[in-house]
Amino acid sequence: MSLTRETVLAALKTISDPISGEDIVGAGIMRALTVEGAEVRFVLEIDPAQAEAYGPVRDGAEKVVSALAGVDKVSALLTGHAAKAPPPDLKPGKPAQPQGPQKIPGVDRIIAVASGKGGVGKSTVSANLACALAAQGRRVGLLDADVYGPSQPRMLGISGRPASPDGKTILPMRNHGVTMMSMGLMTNEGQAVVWRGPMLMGALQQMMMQVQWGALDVLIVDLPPGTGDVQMTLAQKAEVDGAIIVSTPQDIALIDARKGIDMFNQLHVPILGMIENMSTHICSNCGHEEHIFGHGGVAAEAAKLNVPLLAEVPLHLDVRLASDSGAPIVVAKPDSPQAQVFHAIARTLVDRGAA
Ligand SMILES: Nc1ncnc2c1ncn2[C@@H]1O[C@H](COP(=O)(O)OP(=O)(O)OP(=O)(O)O)[C@@H](O)[C@H]1O
Repeated sequence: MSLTRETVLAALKTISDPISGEDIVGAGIMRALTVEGAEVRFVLEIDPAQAEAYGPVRDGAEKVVSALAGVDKVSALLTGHAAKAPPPDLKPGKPAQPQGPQKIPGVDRIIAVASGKGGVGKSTVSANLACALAAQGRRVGLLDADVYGPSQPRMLGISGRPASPDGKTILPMRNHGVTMMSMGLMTNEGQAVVWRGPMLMGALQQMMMQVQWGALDVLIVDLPPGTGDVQMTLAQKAEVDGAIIVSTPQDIALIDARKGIDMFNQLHVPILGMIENMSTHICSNCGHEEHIFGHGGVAAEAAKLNVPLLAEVPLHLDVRLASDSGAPIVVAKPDSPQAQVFHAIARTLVDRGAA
């Protein structure tokens, strides 16, 4: 059997990060993993002040990978963080400068996850995709921009208020290897967010630009359903590299998904692909498969619109139970077929250079 990236990552996950206590992949310090034939190379990016503590970590990581079948040569390097970008100058009263889309400091790519219709599983897909990318060694952020119904704190098992040590910038929260910020962390639980357009756009801009995201390979943005102010603001204020459209197979969801694709086309945001969620129902008792909402509707629509179909995610009780308990299925049952679908999407995006 030839050596795979997954085998190497699984071995590396047995090594702990002495600072965070997570494994070194989940802690987000693994960089630039390459597996070429029998040769494996990777970098551990660390705080230079902690270099001494990481010497044994590097040696341990090198050792577990060397012990894998099919490995001839391992090269593991320690590098220091790049210095953090200074916080943006956000003096109150400074008039807003009209500007085009900007890069979020430290963030390499932005992927928007959108749906035309509510409740089709956009947040579930965003959370699982973020965790799957983190498990594959990417530095991932998740911005819950679903300001009307933020659900990422629950899905990622994060609670409490984000700190703002200087009163200007906000420190994001982190779990399952994903750096996360959500309006749900700024409001009281159960409190409805009743905001009008301009306030809403201000809140989104603040979550993008004032949060200290750190260095990220990709920021996933979980958008509210539909084609409204938040979607427009995101595309106008930030350089969005691509959008993923989630839909269930029914016609009614597909009509709205089409509107979403049309909106991103108008905003010049490339469509990375569509995902059919709740595609096939798999009975958790007997494994019987049935198509509750029909099946294949999204594949047909994607073909018609000439966009890739990234995956068909089954409707399975475990997916909901995992999200409700704060550890998405990719984390709770990483080897389940449901989790594997999300891993496959993550791999496709990494292979395409999109994440
Ligand atoms: N593949 C799936 N299998 C089982 N349950 C699922 C699946 N996808 C989503 N769900 C469940 O369906 C519900 C709605 O999903 P989710 O909150 O992700 O949708 P959404 O599109 O983000 O909704 P909103 O309109 O609130 O933004 C949740 O309870 C979630 O756990």
